[in-house]
Amino acid sequence: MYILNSKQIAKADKATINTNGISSVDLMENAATLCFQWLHSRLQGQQIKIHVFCGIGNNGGDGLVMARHLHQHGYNVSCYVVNFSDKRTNEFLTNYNRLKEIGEWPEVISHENEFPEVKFEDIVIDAIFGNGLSRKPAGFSKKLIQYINSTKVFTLAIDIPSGMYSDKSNTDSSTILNAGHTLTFQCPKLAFFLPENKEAINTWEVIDIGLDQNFIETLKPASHFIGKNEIKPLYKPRDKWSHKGTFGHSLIIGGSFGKIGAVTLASKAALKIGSGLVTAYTPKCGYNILQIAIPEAMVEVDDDNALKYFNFKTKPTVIGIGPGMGTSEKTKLGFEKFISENKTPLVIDADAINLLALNPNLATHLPKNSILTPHPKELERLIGTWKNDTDKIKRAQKYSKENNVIIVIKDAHTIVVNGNELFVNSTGNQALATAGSGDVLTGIITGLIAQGYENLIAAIYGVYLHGKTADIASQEIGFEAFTASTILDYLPDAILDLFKQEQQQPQQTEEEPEN
Ligand SMILES: NC(=O)C1=CN([C@@H]2O[C@H](COP(=O)(O)OP(=O)(O)OC[C@H]3O[C@@H](n4cnc5c(N)ncnc54)[C@H](O)[C@@H]3O)[C@@H](O)[C@H]2O)[C@@H](O)CC1
Ligand SMILES: [K+]
Repeated sequence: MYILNSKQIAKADKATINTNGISSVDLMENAATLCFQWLHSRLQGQQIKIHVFCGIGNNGGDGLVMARHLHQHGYNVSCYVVNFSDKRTNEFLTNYNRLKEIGEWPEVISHENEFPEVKFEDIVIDAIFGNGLSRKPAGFSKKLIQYINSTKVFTLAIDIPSGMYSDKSNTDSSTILNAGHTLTFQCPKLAFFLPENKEAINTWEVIDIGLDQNFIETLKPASHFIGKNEIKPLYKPRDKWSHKGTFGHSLIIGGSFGKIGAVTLASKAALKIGSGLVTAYTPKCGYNILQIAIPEAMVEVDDDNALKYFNFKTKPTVIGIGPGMGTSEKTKLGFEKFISENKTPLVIDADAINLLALNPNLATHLPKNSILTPHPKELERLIGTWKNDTDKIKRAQKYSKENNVIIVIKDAHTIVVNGNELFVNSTGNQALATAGSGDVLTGIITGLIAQGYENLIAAIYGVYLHGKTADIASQEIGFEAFTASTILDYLPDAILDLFKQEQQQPQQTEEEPEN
């Protein structure tokens, strides 16, 4: 699914109105009616107090439509116009009049003295600012947002929590409404995936308002939200006549005294995702550990307790490098020599990223489309300190373009960056916040490339499967008991899940009246 930016959404709105013969008011009516139905199906007429706060633009227009439907269905509703400007959009005015026609006059709020009392047990519908936000809320609209937040009331945000930009940072979180749930139109917004918005965005879902898909395609959106529909077609079926050589040879380089586990996990992951052969290359101290821990893997060794020579004999299809490797001086020198001579595709993680960050020229030697998998601290070493989360993404895009590499920004919502393109992952949860889960990801991506998945696809697909193991496992074992090894245990479920049919909701049938 595409993630459109605010300009693309505005263009798609216009194009849909121009080419599909639907008026702007009708598009609003459809969109806001779907939001009303969402709430109505949950409340089933319950007399909970509902406050609908409407801005003066089209997001406010959505609020007015919802208020009308809520009134007409007998709900206990108060509707307010947050009067931060005297301007009104036509669609707002049309729906203002429609509300008046059914005898309901919204209250106009122009000052903080006019805020209504909102109680914790009420519901707030947030239709103050939407995609048209042009500057961060100030004055009494900022105070209103802060007041609503202070009540901790359940808030249903329409399109986007007010004060949040779709695709750029508002780092003053005190000017963003904290939404309990967001019904967003057409596509998720990039802002939903930025850690800086964690207070404001909770759960969300997309309401399909039927914008012109053909037109959206012409915009060639660069950002994508990656779910099962996107992943399933990437799967490569295995040929009956294939043999282990068909599925490539992964070499996992890493480890140091006390950190052989990292290489063990990455090597196991490469095997478990289907790499035909796996060799681990570690310091001598890792030899017995690896041979005992993974009978399926081959092992080559370097110096005693830390890597120095990087002179393996194996001729791998792909190399995953970095887990547990350390950054000692001898490892650093050996690594630099290795990188400047290596031509084999690379997946670069952990200390290999740290060493790369110490010597920026080294990145120019990386094979095209090498994959870097930094966690936030490693990323900061690589691209410098960012001002905010959109600056972080821009810096990562710049690094990716300058060095022709793919960056996997690991976080609650992992984002794969390929030049300007962004692929936001949909799977994973807090169970993955555990030692070694990154090592397993390195092994998975490496093992996918070994089997012939293109680098970018391996990164997107690997991140998805890695996260999916946590989604499946946490249903069965919760978050705490999930360890990096659990990712390996659940990889088969994550793969098989791609081919499971979604359960159809049973159709509700009206009961026949008794004769
Ligand atoms: N036909 C359409 O175009 C549709 C639009 N829809 C709704 O329309 C919204 C976008 O509407 P608009 O473009 O009118 O904009 P908004 O309603 O998001 O913005 C409100 C207005 O406030 C002004 N403004 C922005 N930031 C401000 C600030 N910090 N302080 C004071 N004023 C500020 C802007 O100039 C804008 O006119 C979407 O988010 C969605 O909710 C939906 O109804 C679907 C159909
Ligand atoms: K809103």
